[in-house]
Parts: sequence; structure tokens; C-alpha cells
Amino acid sequence: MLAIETRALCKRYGACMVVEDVSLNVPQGCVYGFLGPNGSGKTTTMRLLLGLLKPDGGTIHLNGHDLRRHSRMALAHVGAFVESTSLYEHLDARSNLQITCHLLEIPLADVDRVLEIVELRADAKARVGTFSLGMKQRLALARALLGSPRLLLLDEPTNGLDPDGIVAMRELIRQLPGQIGGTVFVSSHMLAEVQQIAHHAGLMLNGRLIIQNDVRSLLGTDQIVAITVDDAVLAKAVLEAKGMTVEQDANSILRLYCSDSCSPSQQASAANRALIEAGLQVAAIAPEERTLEDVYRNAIARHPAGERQAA
Ligand SMILES: Nc1ncnc2c1ncn2[C@@H]1O[C@H](COP(=O)(O)OP(=O)(O)OP(=O)(O)O)[C@@H](O)[C@H]1O
Repeated sequence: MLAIETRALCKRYGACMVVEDVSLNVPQGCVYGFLGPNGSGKTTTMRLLLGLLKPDGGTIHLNGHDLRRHSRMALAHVGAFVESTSLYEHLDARSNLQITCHLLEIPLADVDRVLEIVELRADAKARVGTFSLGMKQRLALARALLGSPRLLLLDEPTNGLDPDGIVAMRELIRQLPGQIGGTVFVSSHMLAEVQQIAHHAGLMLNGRLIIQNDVRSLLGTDQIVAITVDDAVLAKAVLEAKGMTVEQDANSILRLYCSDSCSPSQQASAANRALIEAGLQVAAIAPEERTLEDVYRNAIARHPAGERQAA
């Protein structure tokens, strides 16, 4: 059973389709990074998942329950913060959480548990108006954690945070699946951040989910070998004469594009041998690490929706 499963989810505003044919597969127990530039449809999708918006087409299942038919069961173990989080600034952190407990009929004892998780226990009696943005975000996260949800939806939790706040939130999110025994679905446009914490990722563009996979597969086995050599022009000619595909960048680093029939390490050895036989000095030769940013840029370049956006 998936934590979130949507099929052909659609939402339009007027004539504009802002979520189109989105089929999410979010496994249990993972951090799922829901990525995309501003306006790509992430928040709208999250509002659909929470039943705050009605879809124009498609289905949503949360923890195996159909959101349309059995919304109470589907949302029973879901916590969220979506967009600007409203906190009572004139009250202290504990009181803010207690109000939510009263509203949702959650035992007050849960307040200490969630304050502990977000590391705000020492500030429980401080007025929220005096909190930094990072502390407010963590308090909003604490509120979403009340009632022990098994699925947590977080919309841009690092928005507006300074570097320290981003690191603190990232570390919190990384640990959440273990702490809640469940799944964290987190939207962001900060790909490098998400790459550090997400096991799975989905990439949105112009309302469409253009890629979805586990992060390891998305980053793939390295298919490019970077080579630093004393004479890049000669080296390129030597490798091309051996039938290899090579490009030279502005810093005279060569990129060897590996063929499917050979692993990157085999190609690296073959290239190294050829260069040394040609009397060249190889300073460095190693598979190049890909990032989610690379994956995303490639996908946008290849995808028709990306061409529309670029036009
Ligand atoms: N209530 C609305 N009425 C009309 N259009 C809307 C409404 N809400 C969102 N949109 C449009 O839907 C598209 C997707 O917006 P959405 O907020 O879902 O994107 P997003 O990926 O979350 O962006 P951001 O990262 O900026 O929050 C945008 O073009 C936006 O202008």
C-alpha cells in the first residue's frame, strides 16, 4: 500500500489546467521530495491531497483510503502545513499547540512530545511573536505532528529561512520518517536541499509530473567521466580516434560520455590507457556525480512542457 497514490489528477482554474494528469506514487516510510519551479502546481496538488480543493479529474488514495469516498479515514492520520502558517503570535508556543489539541480532540500530553521533536521545549513558554522565522516554522511543524500522523505533507518548509534555519529544518525532516513511523511528502524548489534528505522525488513542470523515481535511480549510475589532462585538445583527438564521445568544457576538462555497453569505470580505464600510451599526463579521471539539478535541467530540456515554458 502506498502512502499517497493519485491517478490522472487534474485541476483547472478557469481555462487554465494547473495540475494535469498527475499520478503520484509515494511509498510508505520515505521522504518524498515534490519539486518544481514557482507556479508549477505543487501547492495546488498538496491542497488537492488534503481535500482543501476538489479535483476536476482523477483519484487520490491516502494510506489506501479513497479521499473522495472516505475522506475521514483518508485524512485520519495526515498532518500538514501548507503555505503561510497562521500562529497566534500573542500566545506562547505551548498555548498555540494546546489550542490545536482542543480543536482536534488530541490529548494535551502530546504537546510535550512534539515540542521535543522540533527542539522547542526550552522555548515552550516564550511568546511566539518573539520567535525567529525558523522557530515559527518548527512550531508549525510541531502543530502538524500533533495526533501522531503517519503521513506528513509539508509545503516549502524552508521558505524564507536563513542558512542555519534551513539546516535545522533539513535535519528535522530527515529524521521524521523514523520518529513518526511514516511518510513525509515535502514540496520545495530547492533541489540541492531535497537531494540531501529525500529517498524519492517527483519533478513538476507546468502542472505535469515529468519525472518520478527513487533518488538513487534518478541520479543514476554515473554515465560521464571527467578527465583533467595536460593537453585537452590532443587528448580529445586521441579518445575520439578510439571511437569515444568526448566534449571539452571551458576549463579544458574533458567529459567522456559512456556507451551503454561499457561501465563508466571500464571506460575510464580504457581512456586512461589510451591517453598514457599517447604520452599525455592524466591529472584526474573520475566518474562525475550527477545532481537532481542536472536531472531536472535535462528533463526540462527534453520535455515538451519545458519547451513551452522556455519559449
Ligand atoms: N486560486 C487560484 N486561481 C487561479 N489560479 C491559481 C490559483 N491558485 C494558483 N493558481 C495558479 O496555478 C498555478 C500553480 O500554482 P501553485 O501555487 O500550485 O504552484 P507552486 O508550484 O506551488 O508555486 P510556488 O512554488 O510559487 O508556491 C500558477 O500558475 C498559479 O498562478
